[in-house]
Amino acid sequence: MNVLVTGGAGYIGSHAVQRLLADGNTVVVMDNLFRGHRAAVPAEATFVQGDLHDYDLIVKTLKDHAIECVINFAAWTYVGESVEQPLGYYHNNTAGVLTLLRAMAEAGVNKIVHSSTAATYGEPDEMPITEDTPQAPINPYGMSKYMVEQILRDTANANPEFAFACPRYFNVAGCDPEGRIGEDHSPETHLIPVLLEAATGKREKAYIFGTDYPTPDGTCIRDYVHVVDLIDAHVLLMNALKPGQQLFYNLGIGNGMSVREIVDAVKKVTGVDFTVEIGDRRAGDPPSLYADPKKIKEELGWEAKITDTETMVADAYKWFKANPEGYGDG
Ligand SMILES: O=c1ccn([C@@H]2O[C@H](COP(=O)(O)OP(=O)(O)O[C@H]3O[C@H](CO)[C@@H](O)[C@H](O)[C@H]3O)[C@@H](O)[C@H]2O)c(=O)[nH]1
Repeated sequence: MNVLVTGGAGYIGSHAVQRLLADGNTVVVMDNLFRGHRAAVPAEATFVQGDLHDYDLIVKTLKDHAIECVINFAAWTYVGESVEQPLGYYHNNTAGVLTLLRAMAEAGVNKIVHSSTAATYGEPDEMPITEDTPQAPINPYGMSKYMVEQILRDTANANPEFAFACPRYFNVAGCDPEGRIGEDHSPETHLIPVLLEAATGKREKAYIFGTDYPTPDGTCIRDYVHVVDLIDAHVLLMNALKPGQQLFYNLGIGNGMSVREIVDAVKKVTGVDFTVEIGDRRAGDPPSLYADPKKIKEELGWEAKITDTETMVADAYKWFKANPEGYGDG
């Protein structure tokens, strides 16, 4: 298939590009390189530098490459930042996708897999989270993604040829097991890479944000899903989508790990007993979030193959060790 991957130079997008190429698809990557990462785009993919606000460039790219499906990963993704800069989040994550969808309509492209998030659920009362759990985002990041889900529904309702899938991610972790591409955010705030920075001396110590949560060990619980499994689900969704379909699926392993358990896994995998201090709770962190991933298993046969946290950490560590400065400016 001819696929346009928007945000294809980022952590998750670059793993999708790698897999799509390995499967024999023709891949065009569009990315604004806001966070660098040009080196994450393989030579076999066509690269177009640009962003979701450039309507003319998207229409031209879709037409020039006879694109059949778009997979969109382009987004701003820091919950805390979204509270401080809501307009940036609505501009990029909502208005940007609106422009992408208008360009798709102009070019006659009717298929999209769009990254959504567990943050659209807010702080549900009951775990695990099913796709029917009411969505009530508690921050602009979650709301910016929730709004796109609604725009996609309305677009599909108006055009029977249009089809979309919204995978709702839980905590994406790990990297390419062969260590060719990795996870590099700037600034880094995600738990596993932060702990790897502490283990490799890139930061002096790490903090656990709160040990007084109503969980068995007092630290927050999240559902960590390996990026390779996550991308496997995207490929399934892309290939399964039929005109008129509107698909929503949770992507998680269905099990929660506490922050302390992740700290232990990183210490074990790296063999380094780095310093971890107890810090205050981070604003906006729900105590516990994990998925019920039954729906996608029953309907499409997907389930996470890698459920062991140490494997996720070991895969992340491989690239991290070989690339201590991340992608740098490249
Ligand atoms: O230095 C750190 C960093 C994180 N944490 C904790 O670790 C857990 C995981 O945090 P993080 O890796 O930042 O992920 P989340 O905040 O859970 O957010 C992820 O998962 C959300 C959906 O669940 C997505 O919306 C976000 O984009 C994605 O980053 C949380 O309890 C944090 O409080 C620490 O204790 N210390």
